[in-house]
Amino acid sequence: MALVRTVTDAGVTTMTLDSPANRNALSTPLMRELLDALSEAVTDTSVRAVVLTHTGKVFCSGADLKETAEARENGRVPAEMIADVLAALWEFPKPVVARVAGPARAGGLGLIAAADIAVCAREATFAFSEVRLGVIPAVISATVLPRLSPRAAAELYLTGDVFDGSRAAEAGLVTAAVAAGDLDDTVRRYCDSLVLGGPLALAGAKQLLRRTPIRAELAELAARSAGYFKSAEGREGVAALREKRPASWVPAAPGSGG
Ligand SMILES: CC(C)(COP(=O)([O-])OP(=O)([O-])OC[C@H]1O[C@@H](n2cnc3c(N)ncnc32)[C@H](O)[C@@H]1OP(=O)([O-])[O-])[C@@H](O)C(=O)NCCC(=O)NCCSC(=O)C[C@@](C)(O)CC(=O)[O-]
Repeated sequence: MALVRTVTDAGVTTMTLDSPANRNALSTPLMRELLDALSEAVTDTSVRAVVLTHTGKVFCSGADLKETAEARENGRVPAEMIADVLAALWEFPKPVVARVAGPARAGGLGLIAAADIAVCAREATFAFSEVRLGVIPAVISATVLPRLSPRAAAELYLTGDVFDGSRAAEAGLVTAAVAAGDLDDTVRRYCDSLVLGGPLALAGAKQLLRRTPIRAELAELAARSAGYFKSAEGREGVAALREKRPASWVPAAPGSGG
């Protein structure tokens, strides 16, 4: 069964994350399907814009923590593939609109920030939960930081606190936070406008907006992220979340994580 469903209508391809059992976690199969869908949409000239959305209540719960725990034993972590997904979205030559009806955490916020326009329900909740897991918002920072002020980034990255759609809009993480009943109409209105633009001009305008290349930076950040996932702190944080208990941190010298 597909984990990413795609439907194209009137020039707009809707890519729907459809893995509600793990709250649309960024598993390897889901990311592979998303990367395939994006590369097909690049070459399909009938596609003028993409909407990235979700089934179920949750937009995306970030890195697949079950897979992370298993993969780590084999010396792998998912950060590299998350970096590929973020780069593919960031460099995508057509407008991308994120439609966010429910929560996003950590890596899920990276997807939202990588979209050109993001509309969320006011009640949707968000968190950069990485530090609570003993890891860092490394790969996602490449797409998130250009959207945030240094003050907002410090507050949200370091506290790991949950915040709502209105705060996400105020911080610049989403374009608009609207009543849940207005979400679809708002997304449709953006898409109606986006398909009026010339395709080459839209691609050119996106290049101006994304002038700084991020692939090399992402490779370095993926290595940094992997270090924290493999550290004692990262192991304890992920285990604690999965076992639904508070993490028990063992004090270590700063810098020994990555
Ligand atoms: C999203 C809510 C709020 C929904 O909250 P909820 O709807 O109440 O769901 P839940 O918490 O009851 O979870 C439902 C099921 O989804 C699973 N689940 C849930 N999340 C994940 C996940 N990520 N990976 C794998 N499985 C997940 C969870 O384990 C459970 O499975 P069950 O026990 O029924 O078998 C809640 O589930 C939650 O807080 N999840 C954890 C989110 C989180 O802390 N994510 C951090 C990921 S780390 C990351 O993304 C790192 C990265 C990429 O940023 C690093 C970098 O940038 O370098």
